[in-house]
Amino acid sequence: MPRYAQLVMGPAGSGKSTYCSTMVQHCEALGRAVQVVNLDPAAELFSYPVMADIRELIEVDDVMEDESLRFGPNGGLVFCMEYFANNFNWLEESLGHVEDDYILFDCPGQIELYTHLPVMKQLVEQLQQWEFRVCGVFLVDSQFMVESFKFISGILAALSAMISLEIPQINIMTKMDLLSKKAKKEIEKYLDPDMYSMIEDSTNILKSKRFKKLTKSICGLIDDYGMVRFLPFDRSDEESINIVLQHIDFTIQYGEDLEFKEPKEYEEDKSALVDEYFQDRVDE
Ligand SMILES: Nc1nc2c(ncn2[C@@H]2O[C@H](COP(=O)(O)OP(=O)(O)OP(=O)(O)O)[C@@H](O)[C@H]2O)c(=O)[nH]1
Ligand SMILES: [Mg+2]
Repeated sequence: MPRYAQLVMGPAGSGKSTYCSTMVQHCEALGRAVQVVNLDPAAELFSYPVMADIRELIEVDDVMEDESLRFGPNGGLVFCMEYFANNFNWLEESLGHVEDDYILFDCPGQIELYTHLPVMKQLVEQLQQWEFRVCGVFLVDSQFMVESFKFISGILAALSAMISLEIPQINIMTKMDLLSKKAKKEIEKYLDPDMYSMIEDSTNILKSKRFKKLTKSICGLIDDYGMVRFLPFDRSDEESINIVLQHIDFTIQYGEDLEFKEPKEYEEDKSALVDEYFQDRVDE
């Protein structure tokens, strides 16, 4: 029997821990048991019950205070994560061997973990060996995404995690509840972006020809992948939480009796749900 995991990633402050607690509450209401593992060795408080906490293994403060190591906060975190990668048996013991379990991993926000450091990839491979089907959930704060420049850098961060981890990934725009009606309308075009119109938007601001050319190439690259879409996540809206959960469940084929659906049909279905979400917001 498979086990299911969401690897909740994203830049610092993008809403990972809030996403985890919102998802746990949502699943509880649906009668589904979902548990959370904190993998942030610098975390101070979180509002969900943890089934395992990396700080039981190692804490950033201890590493920083160690006279022989003398790390700052970021170097300290990297040290902790490498230590974690060498001690996956701690995680194995904490998780136990429960069939069919569904676990959210609340990851740290340092972006280097998803670009060039091997630890997250090692974690994914280890989880797969323990029969987990793993879905990457990459969060980006919608507050930073209302301009095409910021959007392009957010997309590159998501893409880089997608490429380095080689697992299916759902990208999410968080904190939608903080956007004004106008900004919500504005952000709609970023959810399923047409990179070619984005090129126009962003290159108009640029004076240097070389940067224009570079931006065009980057947008072309993103478009070639054709895989970067975002789902809106509004923690105050059950429907939006449900749409995100359904996407992830489908990705990891959660549930034994899940009927197989053609991916294309599914995509159309889900786009309709997202459109409905925005329609409801406009109607309000
Ligand atoms: N209004 C609103 N605030 C949010 C939402 N998600 C997160 N926040 C706020 O944003 C701040 C950061 O949220 P966290 O969930 O701690 O973000 P994080 O990604 O876990 O942060 P790090 O672990 O430090 O990288 C907190 O003050 C949250 O209350 C949301 O959907 N809506
Ligand atoms: Mg957090």
